[in-house]
Amino acid sequence: MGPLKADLLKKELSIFTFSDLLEHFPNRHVDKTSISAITDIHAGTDFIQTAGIIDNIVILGEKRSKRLVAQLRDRTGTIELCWFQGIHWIEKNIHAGKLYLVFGKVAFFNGKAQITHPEIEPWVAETAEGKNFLEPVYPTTEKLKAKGLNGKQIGKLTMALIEMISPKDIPENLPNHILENLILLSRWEAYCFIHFPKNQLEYDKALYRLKFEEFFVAQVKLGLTRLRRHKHSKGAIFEKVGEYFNTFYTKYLPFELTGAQKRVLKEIRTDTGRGIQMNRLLQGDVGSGKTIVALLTMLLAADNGYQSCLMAPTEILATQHFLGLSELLKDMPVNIRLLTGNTKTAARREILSQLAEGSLHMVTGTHALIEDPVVFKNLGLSIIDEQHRFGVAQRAKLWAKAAIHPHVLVMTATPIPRTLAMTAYGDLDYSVMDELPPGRKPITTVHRNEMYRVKVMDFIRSEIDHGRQAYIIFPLIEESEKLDYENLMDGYEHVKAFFPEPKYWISMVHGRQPADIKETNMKRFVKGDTQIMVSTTVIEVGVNVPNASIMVIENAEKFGLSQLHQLRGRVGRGSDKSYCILLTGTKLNNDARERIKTMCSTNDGFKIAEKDLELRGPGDIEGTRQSGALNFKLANIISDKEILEKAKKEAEMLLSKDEELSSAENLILKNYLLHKKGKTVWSKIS
Ligand SMILES: Nc1ncnc2c1ncn2[C@@H]1O[C@H](COP(=O)(O)OP(=O)(O)OP(=O)(O)O)[C@@H](O)[C@H]1O
Repeated sequence: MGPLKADLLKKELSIFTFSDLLEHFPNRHVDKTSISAITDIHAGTDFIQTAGIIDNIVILGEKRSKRLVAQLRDRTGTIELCWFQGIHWIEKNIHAGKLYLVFGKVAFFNGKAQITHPEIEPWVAETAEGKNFLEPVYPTTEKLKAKGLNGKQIGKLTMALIEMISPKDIPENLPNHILENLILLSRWEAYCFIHFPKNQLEYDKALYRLKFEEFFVAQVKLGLTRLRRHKHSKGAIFEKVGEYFNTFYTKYLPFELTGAQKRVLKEIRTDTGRGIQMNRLLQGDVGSGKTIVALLTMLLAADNGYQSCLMAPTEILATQHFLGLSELLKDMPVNIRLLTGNTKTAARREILSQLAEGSLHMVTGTHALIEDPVVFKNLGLSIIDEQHRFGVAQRAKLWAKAAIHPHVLVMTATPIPRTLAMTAYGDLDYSVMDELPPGRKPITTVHRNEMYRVKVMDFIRSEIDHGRQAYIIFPLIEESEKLDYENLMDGYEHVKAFFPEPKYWISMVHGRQPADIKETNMKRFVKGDTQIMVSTTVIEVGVNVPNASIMVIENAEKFGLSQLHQLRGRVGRGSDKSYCILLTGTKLNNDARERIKTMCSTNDGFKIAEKDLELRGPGDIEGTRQSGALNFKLANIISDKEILEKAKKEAEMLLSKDEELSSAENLILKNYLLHKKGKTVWSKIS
């Protein structure tokens, strides 16, 4: 290939090396032996490959609706082909009366079938017979096509490359027993057949092998990271359950723990008792009772002479945690304080000195906790509420505050889909709390459009008149803060008109308010002085007002699923029957409709998390974008769930038997990790 074309390949497709070319996988394959008859096209037909004679090539319309239309005719019928772009090229290159092979997506207009922008090529008899493999179709770009590097040319290059190399150029990296047990193709075969399979089965096998390899290698790397931590990160040993824990547990714990809470505590006890730093992700559904698990772990730390801290992402939440924990601990000899950006100088000085001399057992707070002047005497445990908002760097900063790494317990606000937990967070151990405390009544969720607003307000009124409280939430779309604000103010005026003072009182909380105003408004609602809370999503996480039994979410179509679930979790926390009303416009797109439908059909955060992942795709889930853990070329954590499960199981089995990868059979994998991607992991381990 000449330098010009080579340059284009680099620029357009990032193909720099032979291996880049080998990993430029085809989108699909053309099986020239399977051609559908035009008459077989029916209302449910999706993609089709067909062949026939082109006829009636005409250009219709003006400007943006300008298009080239042609008829494709076979022995059974006719279908319309249509192009809006590249009209001149098509006009020059297709000829009436000639035979063509066509592939594309079928759409129906006024009951007539049509293929827009089909792939089209002359149908030459030899192509069908001369080759003994399915023809690959490669992704390419318009620029490359214009320079003669269409998908076919890329196929020719790839073919030339595969003919040039031999199995030793693509050595195996999976241990033999895995290849045998799972009946996988060898690596070399997989690369050949993913490009040029003889039939669909061969292609499927190649694809499976390569997807498995991607997941497996990633799982081994995550497993090694976990093992490395277990081996090398010493943690405080919480060996005894003492006075603090026992007194609280027997005298002051206000309820019986749920089975899930007990199980998680046991996992935490095992983790913290063996001298290795704990790094655990605690996933619990909204309202599953994570706070008490956090408190019991902090008491365990205190029993063993260690300090602990609980960090929350916002001032409101940190304060709420502080108030909640202080209330629970009010009859215990435990010293707990709150440290945030707003803590007054004198109090701050006192807290800092108590932390340094060790007389403060527990501290809750915000980012202020990881500011430089904060020095702990012996921090043994950090609990982080809501991992999305604290980056890895911030966590590391907290570790630096102790001679040995403090145990870290990260609590998520909503569940993470299982496959995501296995990949993006796979280096953490994780616990799941999938059980709600007894006596919770499921929240009834309904969807209403704007036309029902008055009825919705009447309903709120009747609930308030029975002593309950209500949230009315407005969306916050970052791009247009001003519009959001106006929207919220409009909404507030509306609500006020329905609920006039002095019979009713309304709190309003939004991001533009100074912290103290926000807090006062919040407190009035928590105390029950106001019956309605009009707010943007600042109340999203963790707010606990058990008497609030109604939540109205305005413009619910603008929220993501996990956010809706998190918001809804603010009600249903007391003993009253609770309601969540999703108000939307009258026109909804398919995704929004699906989200609303999901919310109305289930209260299960784990199911909602799966649906969220399915609708948004892994790349869009908050906090995972930069993690790199999801950069798979072929595999997809949603559609290839089963392969992922299998790869994880195999990786765990392998590491449990040979964590140094030193057996003769595993050396090929070790070498692969060393010389390819896993270098950092290995160089630190051995
Ligand atoms: N085992 C239990 N039995 C009864 N009530 C419980 C139990 N555990 C927790 N609770 C109560 O359930 C409510 C929710 O608990 P908590 O605030 O810890 O939930 P959470 O998991 O942090 O949820 P969120 O993320 O929604 O705030 C609290 O009022 C708490 O007192």
